[in-house]
Amino acid sequence: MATLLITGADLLGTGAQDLLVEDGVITEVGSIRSAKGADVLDADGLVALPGLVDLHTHLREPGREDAETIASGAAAAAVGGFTAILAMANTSPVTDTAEAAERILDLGRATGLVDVVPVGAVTKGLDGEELAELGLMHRSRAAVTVFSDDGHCVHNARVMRRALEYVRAFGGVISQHAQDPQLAGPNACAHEGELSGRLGLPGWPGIAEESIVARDVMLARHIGSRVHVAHVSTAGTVEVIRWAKAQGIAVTAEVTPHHLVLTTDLIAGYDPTYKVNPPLRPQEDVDALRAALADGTIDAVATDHAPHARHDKEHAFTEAAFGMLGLETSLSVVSDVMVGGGLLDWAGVARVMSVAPARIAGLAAHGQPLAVGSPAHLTLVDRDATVTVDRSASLSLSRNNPWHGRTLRGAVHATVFGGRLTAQKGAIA
Ligand SMILES: NC(=O)N[C@@H](CC(=O)O)C(=O)O
Ligand SMILES: [Zn+2]
Ligand SMILES: [Zn+2]
Repeated sequence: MATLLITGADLLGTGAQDLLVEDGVITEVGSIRSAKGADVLDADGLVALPGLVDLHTHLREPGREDAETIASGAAAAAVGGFTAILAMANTSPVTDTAEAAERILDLGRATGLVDVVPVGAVTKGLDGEELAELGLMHRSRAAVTVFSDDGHCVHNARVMRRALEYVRAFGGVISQHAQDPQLAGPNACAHEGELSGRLGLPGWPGIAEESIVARDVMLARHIGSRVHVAHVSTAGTVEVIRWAKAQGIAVTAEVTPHHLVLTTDLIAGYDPTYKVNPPLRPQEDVDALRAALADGTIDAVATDHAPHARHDKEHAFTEAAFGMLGLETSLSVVSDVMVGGGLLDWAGVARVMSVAPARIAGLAAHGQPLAVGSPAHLTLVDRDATVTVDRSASLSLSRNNPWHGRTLRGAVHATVFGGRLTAQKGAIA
């Protein structure tokens, strides 16, 4: 296998260093004059982070390969700085069996770009009633440890209790899409407030998220199991999680880049680009989410990359599909708002975009310090580069990009996966 010499990367804390990578492993760190036969990657002035890990990606294969395939999503991930992504189970068919999970694992491996880690469904067909083959999925080659009905809430408390009991045996975790279906029905599509009333859009109140999270942390405490809260969107949910962590309850949480920046007023023109689940919230919530990410109440950033074909997204607001792209822009958004805003330093970015998500998903090869003996998964960031997002330049097959036209400071320069350069400057290497 090829040898790679990365020169002059800022390893945060130890300053500029050279890294030698052989057979996918970091074998030397320091001042390395030369390495025979090595490809050289000049990282002068770039920050080196452990490869980014996304806890929440929607690839649309199998079933909707017109919107995204595992290969196109993996390419978008590599360009976005990721070396591992968790593929949500709401495909068609649903990832609710060991065979389905192994198939996603194998299609991911074939890309050679990023570890594609299947998330298993909690219930068969995401029906919310009957538990899927959680144990078989865990014991399969795919070794599934994260389970989610994402897109749907596991709203039946008895089913959620059983799922938490089941995964406790092997240290698994349930990632909950928290949305009480009575408080926010299937048509709910806008933050419930003065604006949703004026626009005549069915409201999705924060309490529909907060009440499920409150219930779930109590179930996790009762059972002694782990629960993860997907895409936290409100200040009230932050309060519940802060309280639960203070009690020692095993709860973790993620926030999306879009909920850290975009606010509900963007939907005033009924542009379906801004239709997402959970909905964009007011500035007070955005501020609380930023503070919670900075202080560790929210553990991780997760993209909730949700590609949709034009004919599903370009509709009247109430008819359009929920979701927005995120893989290629997330590092720049986090850099711009959290580093630029003085809320996180780069070690903090490493924590919320690599170390914590790898730990939550149980990915031992990811989120490791960039030191001798670690797997060579790393992301090189140009902290001063400014990028103006162009949705037509995306490697995703979809174009529902809410960042189009925005200028952000900080960009992924290159991604190294298993010792191999996978992406550089927005293109596959
Ligand atoms: N986030 C979204 O708006 N949509 C997701 C489902 C989900 O994450 O709930 C999707 O699969 O399209
Ligand atoms: Zn969801
Ligand atoms: Zn999702």
